[in-house]
Amino acid sequence: MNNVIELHNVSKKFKGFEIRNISLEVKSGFVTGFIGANGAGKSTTIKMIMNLLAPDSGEVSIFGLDYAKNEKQIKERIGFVYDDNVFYESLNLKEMKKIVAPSYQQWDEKLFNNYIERFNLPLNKKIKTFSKGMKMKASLALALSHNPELIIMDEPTSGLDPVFRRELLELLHDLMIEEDKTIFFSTHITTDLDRIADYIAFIQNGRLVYNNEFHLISEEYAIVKGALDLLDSETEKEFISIRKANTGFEALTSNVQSVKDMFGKNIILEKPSLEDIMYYSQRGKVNA
Ligand SMILES: Nc1ncnc2c1ncn2[C@@H]1O[C@H](COP(=O)(O)OP(=O)(O)OP(=O)(O)O)[C@@H](O)[C@H]1O
Repeated sequence: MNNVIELHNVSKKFKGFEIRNISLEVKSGFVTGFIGANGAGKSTTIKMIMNLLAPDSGEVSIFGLDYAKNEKQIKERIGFVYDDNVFYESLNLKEMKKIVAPSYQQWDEKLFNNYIERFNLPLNKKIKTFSKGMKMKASLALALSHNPELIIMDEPTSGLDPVFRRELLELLHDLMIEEDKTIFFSTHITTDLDRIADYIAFIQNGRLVYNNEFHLISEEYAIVKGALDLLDSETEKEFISIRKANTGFEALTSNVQSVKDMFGKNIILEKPSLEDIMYYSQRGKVNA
């Protein structure tokens, strides 16, 4: 299976924050959701993938190519959507398109017009009058109209209402079905991922803690519930973090088999949601 994005031992240090030695592979033809708490390093990683920020060390390769020699060729094949405002707000969409289109050999005017129609966007109204949802649709129309193989989005659903979020996820789903695309997008709305993600990459405090198939998460992690008297300094080592209440404890583990062997029928095991995994991992970090 080909990887479209490969990061190898990538590090980047800011004052008070560090991306530490991330190695990440994004599989061709699938949707990978990139999750992590606020400030975990998602945007920083995406900027390095887009060559908007240079790593201090490590290698970034896209389609097996490096940016030093192939920047134009790589960017031609990527559609990039991000949350920050990318428009000249005093222009309308028609004028904005005239700026963007010539950058791409593969620009497809018909496809652009299809998106404009599908999203019901006005071509002659100034972009500064657009709502947040309209701006996101406009970004998508501009990013997808050169037929990119790889679509990278930094928090495309943030701040969007549930109806448009669903619409956006459906569009991405359609793109995956109709064409052979790869999508990599960051979000902290984990329920978005239930709909379309095949793989999950999870970053915490600048480290990649998980990058694997979505459905395998429930085999690798479990929520454990049991009585407080099962816990002591030894057994607690099995857990990423533990929530204790008078009625018992609830905890996340990534040592599922060992917990089963240790506690047998004295505990209840449940499948964690992505939100559970993020919550307990973040809590573990805070308590550590
Ligand atoms: N150019 C920069 N200079 C200094 N620090 C930075 C810079 N860019 C990002 N950071 C810091 O790096 C950390 C990670 O930020 P980043 O934007 O990558 O997180 P994120 O996971 O995308 O968060 P969010 O979900 O809130 O958007 C933060 O502490 C941020 O303040």
